[in-house]
Amino acid sequence: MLLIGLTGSIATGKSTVSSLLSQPPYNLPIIDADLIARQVVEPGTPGYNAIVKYFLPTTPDLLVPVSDEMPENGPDGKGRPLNRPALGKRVFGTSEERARDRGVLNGIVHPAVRKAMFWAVVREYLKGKRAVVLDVPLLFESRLDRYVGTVMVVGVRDEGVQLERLMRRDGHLSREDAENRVRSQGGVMRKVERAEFGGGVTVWNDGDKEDLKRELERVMGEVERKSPRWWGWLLWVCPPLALVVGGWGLWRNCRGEKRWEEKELRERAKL
Ligand SMILES: CC(C)(COP(=O)(O)OP(=O)(O)OC[C@H]1O[C@@H](n2cnc3c(N)ncnc32)[C@H](O)[C@@H]1O)[C@@H](O)C(=O)NCCC(=O)NCCS
Ligand SMILES: Nc1ncnc2c1ncn2[C@@H]1O[C@H](COP(=O)(O)OP(=O)(O)OP(=O)(O)O)[C@@H](O)[C@H]1O
Repeated sequence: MLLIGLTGSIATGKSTVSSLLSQPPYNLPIIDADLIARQVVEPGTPGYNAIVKYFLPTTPDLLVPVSDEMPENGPDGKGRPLNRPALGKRVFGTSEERARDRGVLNGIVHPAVRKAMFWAVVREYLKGKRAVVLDVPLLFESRLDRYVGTVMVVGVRDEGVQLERLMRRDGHLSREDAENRVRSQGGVMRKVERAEFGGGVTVWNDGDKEDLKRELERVMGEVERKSPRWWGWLLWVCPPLALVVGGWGLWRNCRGEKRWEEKELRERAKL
């Protein structure tokens, strides 16, 4: 089974691309890391408890406020849901404190997300799917790129287009909030470079939605050429071969990651 790791930066168009990939002619199953990241912090989960323990003492508005519809202990007595914009204000940004808190939040959420994604992939494999899309905004940061067969980055060349789309979609964000969120994720061009360094592909999304459909057709043609259908079926009917190929892919990706880190060090040394 081919694992396609779909990533990009905030509001570059990952959800739009994953929605296209879930429809004909592709019909691919999508495993959405953002959705799973919400499920693993629902009231009553270990993730929720850890976040409340660390952030509540310094973030009074961490939970959705009590109201007629929201009782003190939440709708099902497990606690009130997280006030996500308030938590976002604590962790998005470039200051040292925000970066540290983001690290704490990631340390709570990412391991739980990885575990849930692993089981979701196993379920799709057992259903006989030839390929699956892992929609992971922080694919490189959470090091999930090691486990995928192809990285697919949705890129926008003009950061202004990205900011505009973000503010149009999330009306509650001020320009400053939007800029903080874009900067927290690093530039998308770096992700493009990194993906292509490891043999991945880029879907450019600077134009309108029709341009995006055509661009996706081109990129999926490239992916199919590298990993034809018959190869996917062969791996499905022969699980030991799938394990060997998976292990080899993991080794190759880890080697690629090391070479990328060395390249980054060399570039920094030149500055
Ligand atoms: C901070 C939180 C509560 C803000 O929630 P909110 O609903 O306001 O925003 P949302 O989740 O839609 O994220 C908005 C954008 O920021 C990106 N983002 C989310 N978390 C992070 C992070 N830790 N670092 C950088 N960017 C992030 C998202 O990918 C998305 O593009 C939430 O983003 C969160 O719990 N983040 C930590 C978990 C995580 O890393 N999720 C990403 C998938 S694994
Ligand atoms: N080619 C396009 N033309 C016009 N609008 C677009 C295009 N691509 C995406 N958008 C719009 O831009 C916004 C952001 O796109 P989308 O939600 O797909 O991005 P994302 O990368 O998944 O964002 P996030 O990381 O925040 O989840 C959406 O409102 C979407 O409809």
